[in-house]
Amino acid sequence: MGNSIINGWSRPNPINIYPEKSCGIFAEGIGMTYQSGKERFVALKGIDLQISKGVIQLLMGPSGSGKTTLLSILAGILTPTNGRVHLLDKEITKMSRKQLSRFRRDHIGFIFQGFNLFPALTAAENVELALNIKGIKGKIARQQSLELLSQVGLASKAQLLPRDLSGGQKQRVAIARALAGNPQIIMADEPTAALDSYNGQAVIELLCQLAKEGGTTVVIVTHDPRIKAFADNITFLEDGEIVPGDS
Ligand SMILES: Nc1ncnc2c1ncn2[C@@H]1O[C@H](COP(=O)(O)OP(=O)(O)OP(=O)(O)O)[C@@H](O)[C@H]1O
Repeated sequence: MGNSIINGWSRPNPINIYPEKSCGIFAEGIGMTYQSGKERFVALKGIDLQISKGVIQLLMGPSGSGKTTLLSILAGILTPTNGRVHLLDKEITKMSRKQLSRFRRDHIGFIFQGFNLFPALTAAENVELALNIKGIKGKIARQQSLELLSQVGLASKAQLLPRDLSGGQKQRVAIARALAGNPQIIMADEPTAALDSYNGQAVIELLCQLAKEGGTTVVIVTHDPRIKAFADNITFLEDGEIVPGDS
C-alpha cells in the first residue's frame, strides 16, 4: 500500500485510435462551451485522454483551467459540446439520459470535497442509502455497509453521525459510500481539500489501495501537490487544453 508509482507525465499528443479493450476511460476530441444568455465560454478545447484500468489518474491545473468540467464529462454528468467518451468500452456520449444514469449508478462512485453526507444519518446509514440506490436493500445492505466502513478503517464509528466524525473520517465514510456496489471507476473532485496533511495522506493511500488491489480506475481532480507522488499519471490542464506537466 502507498507505493509511489510514477509512469511519467501525459503529453498533449492527440490520441487518434479507437479504445483498447483494457481501457477504463477513453475520451477523444472533448470540447465544452458553456452558454449563458448571449455569453459563450469555451472551457475545454479538444481534449484527448486515455486512462487504463486500475490506474490513479490526476487532473491538475490552475483554477478555471477546466478540471471539474472534464471530470464531469468523463463521469457522464455533463454532456460535452464535441467529442466522445467511452467508459469501460461503452460510449457514454451516445447513451440516453436514462441509460447514462443507470450506467453511472452501476459503474461509477463519486467523492466530493465537501463529503456530501446526510447529517441526520449515521455513517452506516449514509453508506446503506447508497447501497439502497444501487438496489441492495435490507439486511444485506446493513451488512455490506458495515463491511465497507470496516474496509476504510471506520468499523468502530459506524453508528456515529457526521457531526461526531473528524474531516478525515467523514471523507472515509464518503469513500465507503462511493465503493457501494463495487464500482469499477471512482471520480473524486478535490478529495483532500478539506483535510489536514495526515488525513489527506490516509485518504489517498486508501484510494491507491483500491486501485491497486481492486483494479478500480480512480480519477482525481486536485490542487494538492502531495497527491502527485501517488499517481500513475498526471494530466495538466491550462485554459481548457492539455499542457506538458511542470514535474
Ligand atoms: N455552468 C457554467 N457556466 C458558465 N461557465 C462555467 C460553468 N461552469 C464552469 N464554467 C467556467 O468554465 C471554466 C472551467 O471551470 P472548471 O470548474 O471546470 O475549472 P477548474 O479547473 O475545475 O477550476 P477550480 O480549480 O477553480 O475548481 C471556468 O472559467 C468557469 O468559470
